[in-house]
Amino acid sequence: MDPKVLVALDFAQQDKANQFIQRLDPSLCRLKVGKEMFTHFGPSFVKGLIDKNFDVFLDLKFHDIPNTVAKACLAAADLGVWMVNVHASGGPKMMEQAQLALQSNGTNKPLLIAVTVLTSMDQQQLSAIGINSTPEEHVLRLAKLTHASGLDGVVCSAQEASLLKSKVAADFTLVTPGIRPEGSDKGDQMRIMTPKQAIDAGSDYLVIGRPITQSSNPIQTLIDINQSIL
Ligand SMILES: O=c1ccn([C@@H]2O[C@H](COP(=O)(O)O)[C@@H](O)[C@H]2O)c(=O)[nH]1
Repeated sequence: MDPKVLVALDFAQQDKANQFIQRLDPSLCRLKVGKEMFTHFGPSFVKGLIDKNFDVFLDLKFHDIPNTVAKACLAAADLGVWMVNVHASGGPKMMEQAQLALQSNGTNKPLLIAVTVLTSMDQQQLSAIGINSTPEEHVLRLAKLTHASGLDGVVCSAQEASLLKSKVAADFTLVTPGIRPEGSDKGDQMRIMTPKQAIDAGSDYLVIGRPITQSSNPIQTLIDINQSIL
């Protein structure tokens, strides 16, 4: 059992999230808790999901001085999450210290991955923050840095997946948001692919939020997506 879909639980109300989770099963998907739900409902919400046997990706994208980020990753490990992340732009010292802290912490080490370029960003958004490379070039640069820092993988868009599998490492875990099934609303995502295109390109895990959670039949939508990537 290795579900590829990580459902982004971006609900503002816990009862809405619970209604959805009650109808789920850990064989159908893993769950991602991000800044919105963690800020509203905190560690107890995450622990509740783990108690229901879900693998949880804690998507808090830590970005701070190395000591602070390492301690935050240890706190995530204490919760029992399956995966946690930092921003690669925090630099190699920050990433190395976080991975070392997790490795020295014992057996239940979560996967540690780093965000490269947010999937909501395109060339224009990158230029606006002073980066004059293409998204592909900048993702590749940050993914190489992440790999050299000893982390387990990166968050990137599926549009960069085949490039990273060939130029970084075939066993480097690629977690890709910006997944949009045919006909679904793009919203604020800029670098998108369908679930099948993403898996074919080399994505290991697909982060999917609104196309599932805002669907009129979320469970059937999830089942259909799983079917499309068999
Ligand atoms: O580059 C990134 C990093 C994280 N995300 C997160 O993934 C989900 C995507 O949700 P959708 O509703 O499918 O757009 C969301 O929680 C983001 O915070 C991302 O989209 N891109």
